Amino acid sequence: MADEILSIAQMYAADRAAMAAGVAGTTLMENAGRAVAGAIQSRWEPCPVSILCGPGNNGGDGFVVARHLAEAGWPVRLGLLGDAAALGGDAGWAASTWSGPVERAGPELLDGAGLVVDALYGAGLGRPLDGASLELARAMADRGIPVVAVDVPSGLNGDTGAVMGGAAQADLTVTFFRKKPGHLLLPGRALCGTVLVADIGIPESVLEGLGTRLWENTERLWVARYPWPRLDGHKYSRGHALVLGGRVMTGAARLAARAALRVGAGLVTIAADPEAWMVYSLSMPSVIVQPVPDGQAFQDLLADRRRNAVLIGPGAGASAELRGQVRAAVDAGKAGVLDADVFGAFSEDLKGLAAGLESRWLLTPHGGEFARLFGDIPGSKLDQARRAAALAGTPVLLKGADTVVAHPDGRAVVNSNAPPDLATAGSGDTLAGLAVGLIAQGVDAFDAGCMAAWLHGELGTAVGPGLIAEDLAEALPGVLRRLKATLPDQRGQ
Ligand SMILES: NC(=O)C1=CN([C@@H]2O[C@H](COP(=O)(O)OP(=O)(O)OC[C@H]3O[C@@H](n4cnc5c(N)ncnc54)[C@H](OP(=O)(O)O)[C@@H]3O)[C@@H](O)[C@H]2O)[C@@H](O)CC1
Ligand SMILES: Nc1ncnc2c1ncn2[C@@H]1O[C@H](COP(=O)(O)OP(=O)(O)O)[C@@H](O)[C@H]1O
Ligand SMILES: [K+]
Repeated sequence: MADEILSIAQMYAADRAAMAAGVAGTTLMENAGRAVAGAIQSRWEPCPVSILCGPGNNGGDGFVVARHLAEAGWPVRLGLLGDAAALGGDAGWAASTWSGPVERAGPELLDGAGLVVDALYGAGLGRPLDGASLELARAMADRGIPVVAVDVPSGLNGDTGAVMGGAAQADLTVTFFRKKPGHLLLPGRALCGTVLVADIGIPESVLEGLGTRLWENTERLWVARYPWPRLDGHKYSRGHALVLGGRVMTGAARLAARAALRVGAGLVTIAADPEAWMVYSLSMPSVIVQPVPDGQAFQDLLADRRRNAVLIGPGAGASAELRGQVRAAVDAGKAGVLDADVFGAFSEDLKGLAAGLESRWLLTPHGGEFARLFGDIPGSKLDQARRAAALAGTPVLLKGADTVVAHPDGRAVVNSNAPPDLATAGSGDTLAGLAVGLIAQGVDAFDAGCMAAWLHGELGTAVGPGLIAEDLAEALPGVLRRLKATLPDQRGQ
């Protein structure tokens, strides 16, 4: 599986392990530079190319790119930040293999270029760009010339996706062995353009020693555990999701309930405020609607063991009553999803929410809701989601274009397939419904978060521009059919 994401420390460890296994550093650098040159040749017609090289190994890669493109007949200009004589190690070797002129790297090197290769700094940048580096990043950003970034657009922090001082917008980024968090977390992902991962000769076996706990969220991670309907199954064996429906914002629970049914829950019940009972009843024939006039009525619904997964939050209204309903569901030993108004109801009372969640519940906040519950956790989005999951004692799905799902045990995924069309009212309610529908079918909360985020992204892409939340659940049959077609053997399903 090539979906592991490596921290910068892990990437350096992979380099060292490869060298310890007998792969020379110069071989890795040669392979890296050749891969970048190959990617350029397969995407652009020969044109004048300016290669900006930094003082470290990223610059070393730039020298290799220059040699390969020049050998292929491309007009190449190479500019170096600093002194060629100061280049050491593998970068010194790479520079020695370049027989063309070495100019000073300044904005004037971009004059007349049809393409720029950004080989200033790699993903492990230790401090913000300033001086000549920053001037070059700005020149690349301003000129409108296509940029190919080696490893990352220089200035991007590979661990966090943050911009340090400045960074150019790349059209293509070629990185090595595995992606780094900064290729997937915003704003990094947007600055990378298309990301290619090149094999540079690091043996796959080094992964074992790295202790990887982070993956890009692809279906490969969990499709073997996807709860397809079974020939010997029936509606009760497919789980029964209970969705708490609010009094005023009835659309949220209706969208969630529909998504839960579409994703395969055998039954879905909406626990409805009596004043809104009619709205719920008339809108969805396949959903059971039970009026819930008081706390006892909700407890009675929870008492049925077959109602195994509960969704609380969408359209519920943040109130003391809602806090009681959450506690009742958690204390009843259910699994499920806590979303939306739950985070307001428990704002700054994480302890009150976290008791007893025990990795059975998925929390699905957007950034604002996250801050309401968890306050100001420092670090990247990935750090924040991981810390929050540890504090809550249960998986947290932190939403956005770069949704992160984190488990208290340190596992995490970054989702990368969600189009911006999903940024519309009710889209998050649908996500919560997908997750609770999967949990009803026996999927654990972390897997359900990963599956739901991925399905949500595919649904967004399937519907495309013009999407409204109502469309999402309706697109599920097509997306699930395509997912199922990837399975090797469907007999007995
Ligand atoms: N075998 C391998 O290792 C392989 C590595 N590969 C390639 O190596 C790249 C990583 O190389 P790297 O570790 O040398 O880092 P890189 O970013 O090139 O430069 C660090 C230098 O820059 C300097 N510097 C830093 N920040 C600065 C700033 N803001 N402003 C100014 N200066 C700054 C810093 O100075 P210092 O902070 O030490 O003073 C140091 O001298 C990786 O991205 C990939 O492309 C591939 O070939 C595959 C095999
Ligand atoms: N720019 C974006 N690109 C991709 N997905 C996005 C973007 N903005 C928001 N989303 C997704 O849309 C959904 C919005 O959820 P949320 O804010 O809870 O909306 P609502 O409460 O109206 O349902 C989340 O799944 C989020 O990840
Ligand atoms: K770079």
